[in-house]
Amino acid sequence: MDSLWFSVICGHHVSPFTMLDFDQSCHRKHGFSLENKLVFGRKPYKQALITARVVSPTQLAIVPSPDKEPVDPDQNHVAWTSVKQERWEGELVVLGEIPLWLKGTYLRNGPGLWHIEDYNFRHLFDGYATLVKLNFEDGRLIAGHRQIESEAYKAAKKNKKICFREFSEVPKHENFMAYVGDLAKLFSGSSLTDNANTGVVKLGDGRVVCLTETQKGSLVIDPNSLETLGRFEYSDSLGGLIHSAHPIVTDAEFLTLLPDLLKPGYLVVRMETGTNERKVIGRVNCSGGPAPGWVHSFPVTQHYVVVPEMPLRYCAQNLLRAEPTPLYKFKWHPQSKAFLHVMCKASGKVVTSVEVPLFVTFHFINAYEEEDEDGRVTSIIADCCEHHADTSILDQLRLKNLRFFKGEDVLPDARVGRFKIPLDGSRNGKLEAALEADEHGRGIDMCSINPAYLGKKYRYAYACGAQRPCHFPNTLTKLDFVEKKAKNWYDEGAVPSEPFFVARPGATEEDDGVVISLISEKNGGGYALLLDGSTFKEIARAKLPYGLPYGLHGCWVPKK
Ligand SMILES: CC(=O)/C=C/C=C(C)/C=C/C1=C(C)CCCC1(C)C
Ligand SMILES: CC(/C=C/C=O)=C\C=C\C=O
Ligand SMILES: [Fe+2]
Repeated sequence: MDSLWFSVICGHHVSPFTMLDFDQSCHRKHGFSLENKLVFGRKPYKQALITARVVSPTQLAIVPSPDKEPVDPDQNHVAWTSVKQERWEGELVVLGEIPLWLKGTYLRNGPGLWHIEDYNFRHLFDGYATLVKLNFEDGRLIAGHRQIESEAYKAAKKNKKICFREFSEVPKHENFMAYVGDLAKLFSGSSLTDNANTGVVKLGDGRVVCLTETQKGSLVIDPNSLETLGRFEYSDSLGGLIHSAHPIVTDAEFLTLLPDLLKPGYLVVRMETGTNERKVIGRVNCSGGPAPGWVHSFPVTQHYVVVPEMPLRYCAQNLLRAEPTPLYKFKWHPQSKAFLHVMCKASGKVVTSVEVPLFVTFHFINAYEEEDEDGRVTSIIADCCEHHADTSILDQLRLKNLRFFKGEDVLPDARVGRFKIPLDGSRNGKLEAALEADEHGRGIDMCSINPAYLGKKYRYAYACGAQRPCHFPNTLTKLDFVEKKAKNWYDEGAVPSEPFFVARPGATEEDDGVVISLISEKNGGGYALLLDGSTFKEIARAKLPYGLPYGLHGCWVPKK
């Protein structure tokens, strides 16, 4: 097929399409076949941008398009293409060897469907959740995927349009009164999405919950069938509409942060395993700015919760807007400064709040306490995937940018940002790279660690790095914070998802285990990949029947 993209006005939509999308959408609406359109597609418009106005099923007029960027369909990577079908399950042929001790299910969540009918969503984070499973037993691998049946997804399918406020998408209003009504619903939270497309966690009692940044988007799923079982109802009366997308989950508890947009601050809350009731550990008031900083994630040590206050803050005005702003629901406030607050888990007291250099992060990796020779905690180290205080990564995650890779090196640099928070009453904390960023190609995000080292001094982390030139993290990298070295895995044109570490039962070494990732290939294919946690060499791979869209975060559900 020619390298040709169209901006198409068919009376029912105005949006950029590949020939294939164009064909599918027009076929549904108007009953055309692709051959009809190739008549004009072969004209010398290759690589050019055109608008085709569909006058009648057989008559096509072409006019130059005013503002759409040309995109090469060869670059239409499966990672950024909506999942092919609602669900699939089957056994995969394994090349290499799956360790026999690996018994259980790896689950991965992510936004895998980015259109409703002919309307294409704008941002990676807008997509309706696609859950993927890899079930390992006796060296065999059964895989599957299924759409999460959130209210937002069901309503969009039924009404053939977006019905709830997503990360960047807002339902289109028929008239001004409908817009005003929607604003009222925003305050009650009823217009917010429950599209649980960010992560998935296994609670200590075995329940498996898919999560996003809205509290209502906490949905219980069955890890075997991937069926959506219903909403996870928080039984307390803490209220609030949003929370951190990444709670800290152990067998004993679920810890999270509830940002308070009215009186800028955060509630640190704890839900004991087996309950649905969150209880307040304590409250942190913001040290700067008109609103709390975005808390996509946060770290803990053994005794403390670290509450980050990024200068990228929630923004009430932007929440109300119908059209996305460059920073979506957030605003960059460099003058408001950046802070880290440390709360004692046992007492709920804020033991220190320090100003730190400006930073931007989605993901904290881990944190731990440093002690003096008498065993007194002197400081806290907190590591994150840090984007050099540059918010442009949010824009880079727009689908338009992800779907357009012309070989230029456009991925903004990132590093492992290591914060040092003194507990001696000093007012400032430090931020430095934990290792030379060139070790991982100056790209870093989507991290995991050995969960036994949560909150403790640790040596290794696994993440996605960069082999440049690239426009998205395209390697798997194992970071060694002692040697300050990285081991990198790369497959040309492939988009790997978060490397997820699973420890070997009984292991004594931190990196004794496997690393699981799902790879979306440039030829449209995809495979599950297993690397050895220690050598970081491939031990097994298994081809999927078709490539899957990119996914975000995963969890491990061991076989009972
Ligand atoms: C997929 C991912 O990593 C993040 C998703 C974030 C979402 C869905 C955020 C949604 C929000 C709203 C719909 C309104 C309130 C603010 C905010 C939490 C950003
Ligand atoms: C995929 C991503 C960042 C990549 C940057 O290099 C962030 C995802 C955040 C949500 O979970
Ligand atoms: Fe995340």
